Amino acid sequence: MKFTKMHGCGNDYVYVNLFEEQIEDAPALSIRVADRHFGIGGDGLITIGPSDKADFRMRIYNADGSEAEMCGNGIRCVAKYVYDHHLTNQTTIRIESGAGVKTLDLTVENGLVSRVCVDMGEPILEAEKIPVVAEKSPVIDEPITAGERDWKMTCVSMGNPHAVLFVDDVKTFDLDTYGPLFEHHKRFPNRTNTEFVAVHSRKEVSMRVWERGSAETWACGTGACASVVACILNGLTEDEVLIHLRGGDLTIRWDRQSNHVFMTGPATEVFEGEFPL
Ligand SMILES: N[C@H](CCC[C@H](N)C(=O)O)C(=O)O
Repeated sequence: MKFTKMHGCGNDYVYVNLFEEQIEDAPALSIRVADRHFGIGGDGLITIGPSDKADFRMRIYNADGSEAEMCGNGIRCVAKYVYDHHLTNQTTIRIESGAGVKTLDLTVENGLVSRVCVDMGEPILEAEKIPVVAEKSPVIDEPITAGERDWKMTCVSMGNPHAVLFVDDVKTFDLDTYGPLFEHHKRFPNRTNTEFVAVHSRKEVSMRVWERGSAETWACGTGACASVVACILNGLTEDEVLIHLRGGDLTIRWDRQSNHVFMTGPATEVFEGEFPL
């Protein structure tokens, strides 16, 4: 099977073009290809195929084989793939995801996509739609106990669930201990992605993320959107924020007129290869 290895801010996936390849069991294949010792290595598998609702359809599978509704870094890479590999010559494209159809604007330099702006749609704040078990809805700066510690969290869905917590220093934060405790916390019926955010100013933050189904990743596009929405809901930043992730930077803007969140960032193709099925 031919594949393309791509990443968005270091959040790396194995991409398979379903116009050319056939996949029998995507969850099982995701577990195999994601393995960084016995496989290709990555945070999971993303497939690119036809859609009857948009120009293309993307599906994303985490490293544990679970399918997610949406992937922000992934959809930027899908856009780069379809333009650079001549599946389209348009610089505004629509991609169907598990979180609905998203519209993307491509920046092309020397004939290749360098940056992508994604209209990520509206953030979802109702507790039962995250889903999260909570007394109040929306869940903004609400208590949760994990690892015998009391925390305050803000929950946002971008089609997939996110719990956002504020910490003083992301570099020294013990993500390996607390990430899994939130991912599998009983208050998240579908598990959750968890973002730990340090606010530097009203325009700049840093974030590390423990992803549902993939452990720590070096960036999370939907998580970056959820983090900025949480910052704004808590009165900590303006509507447009530069967010520093382990693998790079994203610019996130929550347009309050349209209530849509816009994410702008890079997309990179690393190599192509063949994988034995
Ligand atoms: N682990 C996520 C899917 C990948 C999201 C992330 N990589 C992004 O860039 O948005 C979930 O299970 O909801």
